[in-house]
Amino acid sequence: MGQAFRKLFDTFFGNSEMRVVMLGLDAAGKTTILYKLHIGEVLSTVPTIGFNVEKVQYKNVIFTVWDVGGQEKLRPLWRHYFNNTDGLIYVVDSLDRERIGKAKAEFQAIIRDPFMLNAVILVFANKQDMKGAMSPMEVCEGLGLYDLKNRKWHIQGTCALKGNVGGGCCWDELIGGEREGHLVGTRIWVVALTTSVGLGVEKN
Ligand SMILES: Nc1nc2c(ncn2[C@@H]2O[C@H](COP(=O)(O)OP(=O)(O)OP(=O)(O)O)[C@@H](O)[C@H]2O)c(=O)[nH]1
Ligand SMILES: [Mg+2]
Repeated sequence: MGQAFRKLFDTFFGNSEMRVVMLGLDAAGKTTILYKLHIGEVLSTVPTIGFNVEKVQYKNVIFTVWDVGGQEKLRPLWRHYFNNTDGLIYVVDSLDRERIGKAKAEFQAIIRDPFMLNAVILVFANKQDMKGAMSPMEVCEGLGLYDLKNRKWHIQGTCALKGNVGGGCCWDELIGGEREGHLVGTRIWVVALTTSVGLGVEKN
């Protein structure tokens, strides 16, 4: 009941809150991105044991972003963060070609979890500043994004350290933008979580 009232209140004042979980293998750059999203600065990080959580506001949308440690022994804990999640940010170390298969397996397990079936998906192909990094398209293929049916996703090349971006592509390009209505939610994501903090630029 409280929750329902809150939603009504927020709708009335034009606010909305979104819960976002940020996952990815260890050292992908999640915590670096979280700090960049939250305070706009690069802070030095240590491997996350447990989680970090920050609120990031963009216009009238407040994102609560959970950044969960990605070490192998911590990954079984990820599923505890899935409930009530509106969006997934999946961060990939684009230099780590050896583990792209592992990154794919973990990614596919997350998005197939019953609690995550409605979550929109934003993938950051991070560390684009590194020579030899996979392009966002390669990461896209590596994760099996092209094969996803009925999911809203966007992939964006990023460099969390410098705050600039490479190319990106979006699920709607595959279906010719037919589902324009459904796209709006995804656009909000990309704009709010990338452009506003200088991490990325929405295409189009
Ligand atoms: N060159 C480069 N290094 C980056 C980038 N993003 C993050 N890093 C570095 O990658 C290392 C790991 O970054 P973290 O943000 O701690 O990684 P994480 O995904 O939070 O790792 P866990 O907490 O273990 O899951 C740090 O040394 C960062 O400075 C980037 O875009 N380019
Ligand atoms: Mg971390």
